Amino acid sequence: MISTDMRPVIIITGFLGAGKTTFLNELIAWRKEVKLAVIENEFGEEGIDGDLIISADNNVFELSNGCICCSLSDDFYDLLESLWKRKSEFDEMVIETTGIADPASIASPFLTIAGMGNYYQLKRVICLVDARHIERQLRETDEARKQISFGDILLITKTDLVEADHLAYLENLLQEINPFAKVLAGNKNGYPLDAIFDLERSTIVQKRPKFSLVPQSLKQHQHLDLVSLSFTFSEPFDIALLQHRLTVFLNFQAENIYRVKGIIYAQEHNSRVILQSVNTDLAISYGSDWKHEELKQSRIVFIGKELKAPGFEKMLRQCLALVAAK
Ligand SMILES: Nc1nc2c(ncn2[C@@H]2O[C@H](COP(=O)(O)OP(=O)(O)OP(=O)(O)O)[C@@H](O)[C@H]2O)c(=O)[nH]1
Repeated sequence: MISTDMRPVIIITGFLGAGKTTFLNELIAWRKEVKLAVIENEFGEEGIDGDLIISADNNVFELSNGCICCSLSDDFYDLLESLWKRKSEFDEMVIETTGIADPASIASPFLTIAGMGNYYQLKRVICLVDARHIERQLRETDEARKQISFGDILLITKTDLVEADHLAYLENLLQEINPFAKVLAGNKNGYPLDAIFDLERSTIVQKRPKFSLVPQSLKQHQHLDLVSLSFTFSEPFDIALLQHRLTVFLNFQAENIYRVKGIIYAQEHNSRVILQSVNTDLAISYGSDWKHEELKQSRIVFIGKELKAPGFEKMLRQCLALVAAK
């Protein structure tokens, strides 16, 4: 059961200069009826971003002891714990990561620690995407790839600086790379905040993407060496086996796999099982029940570098309940 004291958490990520602080200030102004605790993750000794936050009263907490995702960091746990004691001072928490953070590491305590949902619940990871520079960032950095792979909402920013057709191209590209995310766009003169707050990660995962009617199909998208593999299966999975095999895969291919996310039709459960990688861990949660008349299908997406579909498909097939029982 979720405690009524639970505090929702939003993570804002995105590459260096993507517009995170600009967006955060807009968000704070827009949500002025809500008391926000803002955690600023600074890189380097002297944090400055905290000073750029204009209107969160004194509820800005800086973690400038290196990047939380690298040092992760007793400091972060300590901060979460001490903020919980002061929970009467805020309604929601917003964490702005550094531009080179791996958001999976920052999300990790919320997704992998049992019972954390009674205290803090991760509602959405918003990844800001610089309309002008994202293609270069994707070409040159693992960090930008990881951020886009982990975002629930990919918010293209600085749209005032690009042509409409380039924006449409980017929207399509991002959706292909991360088919589970919701892609939105805005700039400092206006962000789609209503749409953003209508979305929660649990519902985004369940609603998107559209299922293919072709069973056991594979949809593959490649951009440079960045590959997104989406598998659809109609037969139920042996979920314990799938969990085990995916964890092994994640550990052996940690360098290459940025993200695994799946809505699984599992033999053992009436509800959708939602799997997602958090670095090399696999977090499991349960979605809504399958309806009687509904077409039950699993959809699993792998995002990574130079991923080869046949190996993944073979591993997945071995975890189908009928195959595993033989
Ligand atoms: N034209 C334009 N400029 C923007 C927009 N959003 C942010 N900027 C500018 O982009 C620069 C970087 O914005 P920030 O909000 O500081 O970006 P950030 O992601 O917090 O940056 P780091 O913390 O250094 O990673 C600033 O000069 C902003 O004024 C936008 O929508 N349009």
